[in-house]
Amino acid sequence: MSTEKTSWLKTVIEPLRPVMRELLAASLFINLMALAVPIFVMQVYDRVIGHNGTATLKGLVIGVGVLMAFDWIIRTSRGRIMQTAALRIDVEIGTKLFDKIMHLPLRTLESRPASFWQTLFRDVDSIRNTVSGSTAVLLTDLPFVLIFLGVIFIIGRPLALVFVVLFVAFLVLAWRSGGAMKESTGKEKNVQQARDGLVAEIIAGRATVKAVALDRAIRPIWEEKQAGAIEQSIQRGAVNDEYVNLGQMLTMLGSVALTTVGAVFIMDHDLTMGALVACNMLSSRLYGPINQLVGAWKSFSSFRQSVDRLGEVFAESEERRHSAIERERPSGLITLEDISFAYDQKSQAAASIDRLEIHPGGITAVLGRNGSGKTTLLKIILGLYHPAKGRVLLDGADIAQFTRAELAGWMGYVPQECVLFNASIRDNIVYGAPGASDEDILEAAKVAGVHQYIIDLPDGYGTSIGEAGSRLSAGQRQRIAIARALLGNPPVLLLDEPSASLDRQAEEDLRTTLAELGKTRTVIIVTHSPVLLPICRDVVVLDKGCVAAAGPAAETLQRLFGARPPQQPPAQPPHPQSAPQPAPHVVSQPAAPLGGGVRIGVGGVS
Ligand SMILES: Nc1ncnc2c1ncn2[C@@H]1O[C@H](COP(=O)(O)OP(=O)(O)OP(=O)(O)O)[C@@H](O)[C@H]1O
Repeated sequence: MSTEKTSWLKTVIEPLRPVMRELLAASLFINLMALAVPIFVMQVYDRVIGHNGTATLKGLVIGVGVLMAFDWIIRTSRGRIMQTAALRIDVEIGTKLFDKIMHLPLRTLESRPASFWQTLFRDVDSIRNTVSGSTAVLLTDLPFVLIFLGVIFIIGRPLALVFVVLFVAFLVLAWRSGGAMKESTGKEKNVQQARDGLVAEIIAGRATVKAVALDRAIRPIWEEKQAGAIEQSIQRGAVNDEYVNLGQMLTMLGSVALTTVGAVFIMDHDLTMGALVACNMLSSRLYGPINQLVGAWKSFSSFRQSVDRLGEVFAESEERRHSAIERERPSGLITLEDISFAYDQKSQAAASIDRLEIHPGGITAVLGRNGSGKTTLLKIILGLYHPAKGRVLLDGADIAQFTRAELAGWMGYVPQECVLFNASIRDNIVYGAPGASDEDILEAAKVAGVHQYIIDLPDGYGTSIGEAGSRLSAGQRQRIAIARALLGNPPVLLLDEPSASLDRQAEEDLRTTLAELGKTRTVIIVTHSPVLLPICRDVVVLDKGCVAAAGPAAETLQRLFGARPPQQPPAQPPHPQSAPQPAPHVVSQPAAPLGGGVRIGVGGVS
């Protein structure tokens, strides 16, 4: 476990030092109590039997009875202390993890499968269970085996050598099993994660799986992953069994060796019968914890892996949590300067833009073929993707200095796939601007054209929409997402294919709404809709992540289509190079205003 990955745990555990001291004190007492029974037995053998010591026996029974009552009380207290500590650790790590995930950049979240992020919360459970369960008791008991070793040296000195040899043998076994278990548990976890990832994907796409009867194709993949998980689990079990059996054999061997050597010493009158019986009892207290270590490596390994995995995530760089400067609500002037963004180092840039300026007070349409980078561009403007080079300015201020919450408040976003949560309609709308009044929610829903539908429902705005909004149609989900984006009256609105799931009437309503909003705000829409395009003041045409053309909608579309911009343009604008009159000269004008509100600089033209 590298220190970098574990240092976070130290900061969580540090405040629990006083609790740990209490825990160690309780463990010390419990382990001292454990000496009571062997010493009692030794006294009975050596002082009561054969000496008719009934009075001594009574005294011993009362003494050991009182100690056992104390032992019970301390054990119960230790259990409570551990539960409290575990609860604090659970709350602390759970909150830290949630906050961390919420502040990770979108690309970091996208770089790993959903199952990985779910595993992290199970890691918190694993840490809590280890810290509060039998493994922790074992760990706190471990240092006290030295007490037993010391007592054995006092009461059964002739047997000391046997104990030392057995002690070392148990330690070697525990150490070897630790290495073997770490490796097999790691492999098991990896294959389980791969299988869980597949299951998560199947469940997320269950409608498609059913409709296309994908089960036939998926079954062999699942079977392979499931078989891999079973095989690794069996292998891990076999390794575990091997060491546990070795431990048990060593325990029996120790007992035989101890009794044999003890018998020889008793016959030579170097050891009493009581001392041999007591040493035998103490041997189980001595080897017990070390032997248990062999079986407990699975939870140790899981614990270590969980700590490492969480450590890796906690070490990831995160988005800004506090704003560098306080600023007023912006007016909505967006400038992109010298932007270059690629999804990964090997792939080509998904966005490469020298300069683009979008002014408030008009709607800008973003056009381009599938995969030309429209959604990527919106996410860069929103600050969801951080470009490797260049910057995005909002009213002249680099958006990198603002927090996600501030940017979300200034820029409303309707994504291509509208994701809603398993909550009421009201909650789903208000997520866009926590603290919004009921009037604001009603207004946003009316503007988004979903109010009438909602009030017709038996529970109105309180209607629960099911997992990911599954009880709503795609169009209804889209309208609620639009209402969510409008709430809080953001100066910038970005909508990705906002009418893709809307019927004609709803689309026309949306056109009226956007036309109104666009008078005072910066509205950017990715659309090819013949209903929405005519209200756009400007267009930006993308090709392979670069701006192929930009300027006033009428002129630019005319150039691209070789005629007046159609009232109902085709769903996909032609590739600029294949258009009858390509417009590279427009984009090559050095940062000159192109009329309307869009300005564009040199470069970025394919
Ligand atoms: N998460 C991702 N990881 C890697 N590559 C991606 C990712 N998302 C998009 N891309 C790639 O980036 C390019 C631009 O994708 P983007 O989604 O921005 O295109 P688009 O113009 O919005 O497409 P569409 O019209 O189909 O919605 C595509 O080549 C795509 O393969």
